[in-house]
Amino acid sequence: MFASSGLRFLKYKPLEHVSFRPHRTRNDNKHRRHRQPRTKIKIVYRIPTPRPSDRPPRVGIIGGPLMYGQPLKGPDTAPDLLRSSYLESRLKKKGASVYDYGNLQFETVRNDGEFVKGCKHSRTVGLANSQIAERVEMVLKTERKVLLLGGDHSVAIGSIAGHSNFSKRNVAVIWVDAHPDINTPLTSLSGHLHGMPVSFLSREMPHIHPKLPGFEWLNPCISVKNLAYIGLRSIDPEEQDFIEKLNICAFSAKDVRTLGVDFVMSAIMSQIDPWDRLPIHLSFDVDAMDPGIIPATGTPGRLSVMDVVELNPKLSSKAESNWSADVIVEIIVRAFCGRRGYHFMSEPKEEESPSDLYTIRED
Ligand SMILES: NC(=[NH2+])NCCC[C@H](N)C(=O)O
Repeated sequence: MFASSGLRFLKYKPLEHVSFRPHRTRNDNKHRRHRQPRTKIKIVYRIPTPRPSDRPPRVGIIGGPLMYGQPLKGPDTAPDLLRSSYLESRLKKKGASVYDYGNLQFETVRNDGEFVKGCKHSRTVGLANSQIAERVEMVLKTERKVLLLGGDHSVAIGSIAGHSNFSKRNVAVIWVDAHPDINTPLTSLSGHLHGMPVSFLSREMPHIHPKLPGFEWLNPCISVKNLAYIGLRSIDPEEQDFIEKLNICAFSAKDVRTLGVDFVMSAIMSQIDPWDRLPIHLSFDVDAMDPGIIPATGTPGRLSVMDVVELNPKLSSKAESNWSADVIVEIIVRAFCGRRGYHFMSEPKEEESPSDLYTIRED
């Protein structure tokens, strides 16, 4: 039995002994002139593409000084305060290529202060967010990551909408905030839109959501399956219901302190993006800030948009707000250039334009 199968095997020559040269006869030379010219084989050397985490990030900064999603004056001055804390040069020092697109100019719609279907300033906030969505999408098209400087947290509506318009697939959202911001216009007690962005954006919620004037352009574009909260401290009762019914992944500030940010981040990522495939949107409300909760240190390299919102320099002394801005800039730098993302390579050249340097997509 062995002998017969061995014989059968021997009929086939091992591949390295097979010659691929066509069998020639002497007569072949006679027809030489009519033979096809030999095709030249080009040798292409494959340059290894660096892994996302090895490339210097290209970051586009957008200022979104919107304050009508909440009742106080001040968040509109935050983008410039953050810039004055050497945001750009600190990112560049870590090797990032940075281009600042400046602040968006928002229009204040007249007679928009009254409650309309449970919301205040819905036309102004809706219009501003449509501008933000367009700008975020435009910057992502230039193959840059986006850093959106708010503004109050309602800017996340435009930012996430622009991000998912660009990526044309699900986006994983990490919402770092003391509040879940999942009220609908019907459940919100304050009527302020900065407490509602998640319900505007989630595909699971439109049936409990009235269409608001100013938001006609918006389609729900994320799934709560790809959403996680970190740092929750203050949740309205109806919001608690939504989180439980929709089974949203949520870690409180206390959880992060006891479990550690690394554990929390890996639990979140395996829940909201188990195949490590989705682009990541980090929406960072500074009211979650606590030395124990620096999510930026655990953000994977696929981070493609980060919002930084709700910094209000008018609520504290100049020294205090400068200190806060300094800490926030550090968090931003770690998020884009931190240990899970890109590591220091070399200082980029001074010249910076939207189409410069690298053309490789980073996700
Ligand atoms: N991003 C924030 N700071 N949100 C605060 C929201 C507070 C409250 N839950 C509300 O809906 O009005």
